[in-house]
Amino acid sequence: MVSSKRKIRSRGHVAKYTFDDILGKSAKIKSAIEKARRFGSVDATVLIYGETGVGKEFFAHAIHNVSPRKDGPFIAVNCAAVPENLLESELFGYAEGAFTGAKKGGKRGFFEMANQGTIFLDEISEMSDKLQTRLLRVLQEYEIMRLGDDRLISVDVRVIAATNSDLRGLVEDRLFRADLFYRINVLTLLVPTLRERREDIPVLVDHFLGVCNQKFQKNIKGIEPKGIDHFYAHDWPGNTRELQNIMERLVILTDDDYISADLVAESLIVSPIEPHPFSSHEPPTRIPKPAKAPNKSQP
Ligand SMILES: Nc1ncnc2c1ncn2[C@@H]1O[C@H](COP(=O)(O)OP(=O)(O)OP(=O)(O)O)[C@@H](O)[C@H]1O
Repeated sequence: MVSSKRKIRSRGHVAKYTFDDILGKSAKIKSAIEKARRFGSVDATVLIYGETGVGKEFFAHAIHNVSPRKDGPFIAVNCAAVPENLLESELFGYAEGAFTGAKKGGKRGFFEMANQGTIFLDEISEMSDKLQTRLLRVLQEYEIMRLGDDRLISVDVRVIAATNSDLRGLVEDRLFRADLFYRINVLTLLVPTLRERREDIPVLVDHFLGVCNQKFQKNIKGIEPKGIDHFYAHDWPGNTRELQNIMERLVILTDDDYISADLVAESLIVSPIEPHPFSSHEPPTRIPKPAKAPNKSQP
């Protein structure tokens, strides 16, 4: 089960995951699932908060899949993964001749491609001020204009956004548009961290063990009990993704029936998480701080 989010868009424009794929029996994850299910039936913008690797994209897929738009496209865009000028043309498309090398006949952007479906804007805090302004217009008018074009095109799209930043704090620091924040901060969901729901660790371990056994053609039966203790004691800054990566490493390195506690301890200490290639834990700095009267400009 490898997330497709490192690509600009989801493969095939289909939301693969449902609420059944979101594992865990803890009260925290159950309450997040229950809340997210309710969002399925309401056709409003959703903002998903949560640390890196908690499963925000999983939740976005699942919400789309219980919504009336479930037979429509699901387009996932990682706003931090693409340079600003490219992101603009990817999101809004372009007209023929819009720039050197623009395709004959122009190109549809993700908003047009997501028509009658859902667009998932991951790491929305990384959007430039200019793109935030354009997004606000889409959310107000449900119309887009391709780059280099002067025609408005109507789009019927539901936006689900996600962030691992404190968006309200970024607004206070004038690093995110207040008007956009209030427009998207309607239905909010906080996905709990793994350390807040440690009781879910065994079910996740079993799941990833099965996946990795299959992937690497092994038949490992489990982890020594002391190894599970190490898992419980760990802080999991990379959350479920970190657990997934560590299970992969443990399965690769184990040739016995059981993964040894020492190997678990070593894996957790030596290299606890894979670097997150596109997320920055630094506050975004590329949106200039206005001298006065911030966030008042009209889109
Ligand atoms: N509750 C869960 N049950 C099963 N797998 C999960 C769960 N939560 C996360 N995962 C796994 O963790 C990986 C990361 O999930 P996802 O990409 O949805 O996290 P994210 O919060 O969107 O991360 P980021 O903030 O880095 O974009 C997924 O590939 C998935 O395998």
